[in-house]
Amino acid sequence: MTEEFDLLEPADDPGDEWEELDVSDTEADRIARRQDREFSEFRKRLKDADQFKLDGSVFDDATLAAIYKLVQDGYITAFGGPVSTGKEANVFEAFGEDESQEVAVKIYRINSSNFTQMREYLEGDPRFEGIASDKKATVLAWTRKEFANLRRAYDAGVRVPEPIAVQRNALVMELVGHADDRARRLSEVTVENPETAFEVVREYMRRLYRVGLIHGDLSEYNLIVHDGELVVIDLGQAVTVHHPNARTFLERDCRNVAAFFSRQGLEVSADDLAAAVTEPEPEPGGNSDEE
Ligand SMILES: Nc1ncnc2c1ncn2[C@@H]1O[C@H](COP(=O)(O)OP(=O)(O)OP(=O)(O)O)[C@@H](O)[C@H]1O
Repeated sequence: MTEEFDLLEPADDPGDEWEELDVSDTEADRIARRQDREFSEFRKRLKDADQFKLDGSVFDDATLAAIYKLVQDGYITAFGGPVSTGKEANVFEAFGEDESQEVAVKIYRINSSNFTQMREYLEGDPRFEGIASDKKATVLAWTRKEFANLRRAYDAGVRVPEPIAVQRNALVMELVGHADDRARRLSEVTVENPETAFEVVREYMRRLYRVGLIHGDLSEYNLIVHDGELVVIDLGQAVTVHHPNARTFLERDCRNVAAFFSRQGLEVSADDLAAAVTEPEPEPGGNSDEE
């Protein structure tokens, strides 16, 4: 598999050099020129790489600079092929710190066609108040939002790809599955045990809700399956429960999930699911029926 990956050689981090050197203007200029040159070589290599020829618009210079920074910081050491070209983003597989760590790099396109929709989810989210309304600011906030949502979900015990790093419109996270053994969407597999799968999804929704999050686009298309495990993905649009449309998003998620599992033969309803998700957690030490 290694040969499928283009190894990247980041420039040495000049951090120590800055401290050791008597940084006269001339020396600083020299380092800056070297960095410019290295970045320009890196940019050329990425632009020439076959896997990035899919959609030239992804790799504007600022995006390349973001990838360059992720490489310099050691989060990406080699790029593999594309995993998906979605509506808003391209996902690539890559090596993380070393070849034993496979990561997914999700790169949002600044010229996203869903820009207006992104605004609807961002406006009303207290974490992103005051974000400028231009496309670039919106997409960058969206990328940070997905990272923050993944982190919050991960910490709450929901099985999501572990978030690793974010830089501008590029997000690095755990790759679920392997380059040669891709994880499949729930919609693409035969569900062996729908009862258990439904209970797992309901528990994930409940855990998300307890930490104040609603996925907002949950369905069999944003649940992937690998090694018998269900993993929730695509948390960019997830909103906090304070969002003015939080209830509408929750109800839609419940309708999608209930509809999918009804087609698998279960008797489940969106209303019951919403009630289970929003049910308050029992008070610690509170009375239970057995007592
Ligand atoms: N961490 C990951 N590990 C493995 N595969 C992933 C990961 N993240 C995304 N994918 C794959 O990439 C696809 C697209 O990812 P995602 O849904 O996050 O992006 P998107 O641009 O919103 O896509 P879409 O427009 O299809 O909704 C997923 O269906 C999945 O197959």
